[in-house]
Amino acid sequence: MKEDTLIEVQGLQKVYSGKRSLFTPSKKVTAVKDVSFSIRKGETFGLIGESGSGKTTVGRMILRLIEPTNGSIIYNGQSLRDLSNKEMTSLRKEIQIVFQDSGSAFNPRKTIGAQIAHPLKKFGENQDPQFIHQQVLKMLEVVGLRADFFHRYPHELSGGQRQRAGIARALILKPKFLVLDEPVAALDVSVKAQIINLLIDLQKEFQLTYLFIAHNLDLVAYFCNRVAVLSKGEVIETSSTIDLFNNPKHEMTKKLLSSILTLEGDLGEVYKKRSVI
Ligand SMILES: Nc1ncnc2c1ncn2[C@@H]1O[C@H](COP(=O)(O)OP(=O)(O)OP(=O)(O)O)[C@@H](O)[C@H]1O
Repeated sequence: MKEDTLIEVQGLQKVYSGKRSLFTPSKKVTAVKDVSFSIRKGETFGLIGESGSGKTTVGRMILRLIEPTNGSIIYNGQSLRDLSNKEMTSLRKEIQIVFQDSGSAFNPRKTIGAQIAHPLKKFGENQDPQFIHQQVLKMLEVVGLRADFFHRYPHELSGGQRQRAGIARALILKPKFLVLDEPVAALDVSVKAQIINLLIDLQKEFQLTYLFIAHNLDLVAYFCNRVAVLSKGEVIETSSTIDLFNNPKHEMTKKLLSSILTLEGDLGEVYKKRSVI
């Protein structure tokens, strides 16, 4: 493993077995066949592919929310699959996730403040209530939400505000690595740009490394340093963003690239600022 690598995934595979619901017959699904990539410290690595290509499964295996069937995940020199539950719990502070829909990831009956505080209460060393309260207020400010959002409930927030709160919750334990699972897919175009710009600022401020999962390339050009394209559970192309845009090798990549031509409004402005294409 190179010194500047934070995470290396090798030969990752996931076969789901059994029923997903009462009404579907039991059958094995190979969601991830063979996925390998490595992510350098401080970069944003894009994992792109059509719906059902296995992106979310890969992201969740890295967090060990889903157990891989095969393969290895090396984080900072440690094999995550060989860690005990206790060791994994302490590492979990360093690896966090932001979901596509923070709305459903929040408990509708608890305030935003209480939910941002939750990881600190569960994993934090300092359990002083005053300290935790201060940390939450600081985090709200960092993500651009006023202090009075502490007492609000999830349904009182807009989609963009909820996503900011989801980012605050993911950052409260001061992680090093964030899995961003389609974090802006459900947002309006102008709000997408705001959240992506926030993530870029936070990456600089907190020296974060990102795995950015998306089903198309519309933000990759602006946001990612390197990209892996996933199709049917396999990586079909990995390259720097510049090479991917200038010299796509795979038909699927070309197809995904054509989607960015439809960009308009604020996101179009975001692209004009970009220097690589
Ligand atoms: N718990 C499960 N049991 C059985 N099959 C599953 C399960 N979760 C996902 N799958 C299947 O595995 C494949 C990959 O799913 P996954 O959600 O990882 O893809 P994805 O690329 O993230 O898709 P999307 O962009 O739609 O979220 C799909 O065929 C999906 O139906």
